[in-house]
Amino acid sequence: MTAMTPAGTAPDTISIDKAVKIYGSGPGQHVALNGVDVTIERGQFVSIIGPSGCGKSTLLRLIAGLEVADAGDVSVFGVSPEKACAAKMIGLVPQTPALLPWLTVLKNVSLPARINTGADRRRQRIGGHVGKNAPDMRDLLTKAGLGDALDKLPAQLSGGMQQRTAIVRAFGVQPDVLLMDEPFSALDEFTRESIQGQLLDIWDQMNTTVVFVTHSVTEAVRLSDKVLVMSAGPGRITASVDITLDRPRSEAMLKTAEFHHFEDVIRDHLQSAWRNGPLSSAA
Ligand SMILES: Nc1ncnc2c1ncn2[C@@H]1O[C@H](COP(=O)(O)OP(=O)(O)OP(=O)(O)O)[C@@H](O)[C@H]1O
Repeated sequence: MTAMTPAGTAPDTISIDKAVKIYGSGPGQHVALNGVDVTIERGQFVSIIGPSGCGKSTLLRLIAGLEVADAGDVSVFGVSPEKACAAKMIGLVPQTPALLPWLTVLKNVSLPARINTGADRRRQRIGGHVGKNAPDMRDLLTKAGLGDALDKLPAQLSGGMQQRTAIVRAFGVQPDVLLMDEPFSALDEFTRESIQGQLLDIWDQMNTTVVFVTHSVTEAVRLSDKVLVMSAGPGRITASVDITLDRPRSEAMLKTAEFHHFEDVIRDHLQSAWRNGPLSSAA
């Protein structure tokens, strides 16, 4: 059932309330998340950063409905992750692009919308979903710097171009929330910076809520409205930092004192997260 606010409308947030996730059982059990509270407003770009193994992907998987919390509640715009997933409200961009090798770039990005024709109808039945006209995939590909590659096959593209194609494909089905798990980790720094700009252009146009996992402080600051810092042992949120830098955020902004200030704030939180985590005593 769709949870309703007192005003009778579906909540316009992704909310995680006191979530606990435990892997395994008995002596070998591992508490991956303990008491995690998160609220993400519709349309926000939120990044999650933290030491390896602190539970970033687990948190993403809870929102995606790929894992079920052992305690606490997870709600995606008023419905359970399972229901949101069935209604195609959730999109996922993995670390590797997974394009269909026999289809051109344009056909790869157009395919999901063609095979999910019922998705929008299902989403309309869930209160709060904002239906929009289907985006022009050629336009989105051009925004992603792929205007000259529409008819190329994935094997003819660089790794960065393949990942941009995967991002356009994910935005193209207009999910209510797009979950991105370190999508740029395999790319060199300059490619990464240019793709960040293109991702922001598309996000700006599509207004999709994005939850983005990264190990890069610079990337988190540049992209996000809010950065959640996690600590391990057990995984928990130790800081939430609002990034109040103006948008659009160009590459030139990365060199400004204001930008460095936010990087320093996140780094300080990460250092405390590391000091308070399980690995600190082993160091
Ligand atoms: N299916 C699973 N079974 C058992 N343990 C798991 C499983 N998935 C994750 N874990 C453990 O839960 C903890 C959190 O894992 P998770 O992948 O969420 O961390 P992460 O912060 O995303 O790590 P990284 O930054 O290295 O990708 C880790 O200790 C991991 O070993």
